[in-house]
Amino acid sequence: MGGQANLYSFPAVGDLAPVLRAYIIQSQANGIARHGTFKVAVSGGSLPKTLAQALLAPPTSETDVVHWGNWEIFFADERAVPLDHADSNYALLKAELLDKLPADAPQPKVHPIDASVLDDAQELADRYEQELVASFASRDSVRLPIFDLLLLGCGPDGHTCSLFPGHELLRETSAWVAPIEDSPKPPPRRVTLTLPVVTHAVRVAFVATGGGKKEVMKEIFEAGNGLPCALVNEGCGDRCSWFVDDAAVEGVTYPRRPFSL
Ligand SMILES: O=C(O)[C@H](O)[C@@H](O)[C@H](O)[C@H](O)COP(=O)(O)O
Repeated sequence: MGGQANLYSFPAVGDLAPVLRAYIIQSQANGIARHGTFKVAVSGGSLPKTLAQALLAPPTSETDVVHWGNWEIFFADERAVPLDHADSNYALLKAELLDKLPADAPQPKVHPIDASVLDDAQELADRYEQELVASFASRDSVRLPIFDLLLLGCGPDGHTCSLFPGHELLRETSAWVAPIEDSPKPPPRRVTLTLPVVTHAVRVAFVATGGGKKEVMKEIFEAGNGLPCALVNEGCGDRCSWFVDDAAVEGVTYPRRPFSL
């Protein structure tokens, strides 16, 4: 590991989306070249909408193509609710993105939680971990899965996935997927990728937009304070990239980079 997290800032989400697309397509090419698939995990929140803006746009060149048929999509965190519930991250991704993919093209393989065990968060997490084991163990070290890309959001308190500031889950060292029963952001019962899995990914991209993020962005980039997003920055170094709008980093002194692939 080396370097520091990259911070890319754009005037508006409309300017951010095409650059995020280029970054994702490059990650896709690397994943497909390495093992024939592109293994990605996504968060909920505002991310699926921004992803749709980036990925449903028409290609601008022959190489600017999203190969959906090669994608395996996991959930970086998920709420313990039915898959058609308003709080479900799966339902959100489906409505914002998956349902809008061209029906006649190859579809991604999507890995939702097992909604038959919603009352038992530990079992829900264990089954989701088995879903990862089935997908990753054959090609990667079985100690930790290696996602090609994680696409994450950042909460106003500095949480990411369902890893919340000060929570004991931040000390998890062996599980790939962990339950949480006391999420400060509702709903309280969820499952989440653990910090070691997050920092083990080939690349991690955060998307954070809007003035509501500027205080926490200052804290993450200037103080750290053990916030989950700061721990990801520290664990990933320059494998971590932030795609933000100018409003989210107003007053943040951490150097912005011009984006280049
Ligand atoms: O299930 C969740 O609660 C989300 O996955 C969560 O981790 C989200 O990514 C952040 O809260 C940022 O949300 P916004 O992008 O909406 O600010």
